Amino acid sequence: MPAPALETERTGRRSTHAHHKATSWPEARVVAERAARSVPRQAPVSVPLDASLGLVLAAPLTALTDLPSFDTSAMDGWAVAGPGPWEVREDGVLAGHAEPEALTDGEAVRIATGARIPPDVTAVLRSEHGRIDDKGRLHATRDVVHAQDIRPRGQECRRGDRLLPVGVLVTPAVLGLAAAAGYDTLAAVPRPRVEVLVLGDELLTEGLPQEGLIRDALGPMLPPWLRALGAEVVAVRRLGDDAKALHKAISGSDADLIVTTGGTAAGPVDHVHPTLHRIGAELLVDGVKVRPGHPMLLARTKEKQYLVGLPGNPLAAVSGLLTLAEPLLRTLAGRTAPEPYTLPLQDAVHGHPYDTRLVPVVLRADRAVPLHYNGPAMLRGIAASDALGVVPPGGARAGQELELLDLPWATAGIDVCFT
Ligand SMILES: Nc1nc2c(c(=O)[nH]1)N[C@H]1C(S)=C(S)[C@@H](COP(=O)(O)OP(=O)(O)OC[C@H]3O[C@@H](n4cnc5c(N)ncnc54)[C@H](O)[C@@H]3O)O[C@H]1N2
Ligand code: MOO
Repeated sequence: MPAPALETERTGRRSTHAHHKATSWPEARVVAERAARSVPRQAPVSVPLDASLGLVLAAPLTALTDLPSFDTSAMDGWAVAGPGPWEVREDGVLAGHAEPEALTDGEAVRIATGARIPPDVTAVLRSEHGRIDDKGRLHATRDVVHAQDIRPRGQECRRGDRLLPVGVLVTPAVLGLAAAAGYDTLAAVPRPRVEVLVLGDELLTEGLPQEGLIRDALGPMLPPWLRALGAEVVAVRRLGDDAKALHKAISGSDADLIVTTGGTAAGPVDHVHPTLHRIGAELLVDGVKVRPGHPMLLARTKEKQYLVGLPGNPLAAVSGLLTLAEPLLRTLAGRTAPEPYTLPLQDAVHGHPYDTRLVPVVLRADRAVPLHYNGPAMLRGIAASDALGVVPPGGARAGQELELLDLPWATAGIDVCFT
């Protein structure tokens, strides 16, 4: 078939024979990560606590105060001085109130959990371990140990202690710790800015598929998923199958990463390759030995800008997202790679003779159960899954350890990763 080869040279469009250029699946992920590493790290930004969930610390979290910042009662009860029985003062000590007066030996004062310990207190006696006699004196119903139930100032940390290193992901727990340690803002690695270009004249944004038109599944799916991978999605634009519009959108974008959907193959309206050729982009990955999703690509469009071309078939797009966009975005966002892990496979999965397969699985009692409806155009399997199983060329037997790629909702819960 000489004609397609000539066509390739003239228009820059690939023929389907281009598969030999395809990168292996593990190598494609390495190339994407390396591409992101070659970009100088963005300057840290100062982000209010309530906007920093999911970001990565760009500076160590250093305690701005001792914690606790004063000696604190760990229990509701009485602060007591010296040995009992004790005369109980009229007033009490509550959390958040002014500095309490010192006690003298033989005195006790009612105290609440979290309240400041008055000077010269020996211990805190829990309310369930004290009894007031008919003269109003307090007796301990069990032995009182010196300093019991007092949290001393600085027990958790001293001002200046390093609580967390650079590179830690800001989780809800990190937010709580940062607030406790006196922070209003955090120094964080900014999210890489991503623009999504949805290609295809056949796409509807509402209603039922009709007259050869189908619903756009990727426009709703990609922005929250990209955000879970660490990105800020600055725009989602629907461009149809319009080569000029695609050229204008790519050459005018100032995003760190452009993600296109569809148009990666060699059909008559597949404009991604010719457009990249036209702007002189460098193709770092042009096809990956993975099913689904083998036409996915990664290009450097400008000095500090990349483009991930996701194939249009929806599960193929997910495959491209996890193969190319995940390592790229994770690295740009300063996140560390998840620890690789495996689980035994419940049932055998047939493989492609030469390519890796990514197959939706559910995790049940420490086994990976492969799901049906895993065709390239189907989302029914992945929508019910916890992870993608990495099936090596040739397939995997029942009981074989299968590498797994976690899906963000399965690991972190929907609110943590998508808000
Ligand atoms: N001659 C060949 N044809 C194709 C090959 C090949 O090797 N030789 N590869 C096939 C594979 S595999 C895939 S995957 C697709 C990739 O195609 P494109 O990236 O060019 O995507 P489109 O042609 O635009 O669309 C493919 C398919 O997906 C549907 N689609 C597109 N966008 C969306 C969306 N946002 N939401 C839902 N569905 C979408 C589109 O309607 C098509 O059905 O190429 C094969 N062809
Ligand atoms: O690889 Mo395509 O991505 O099979 O549908």
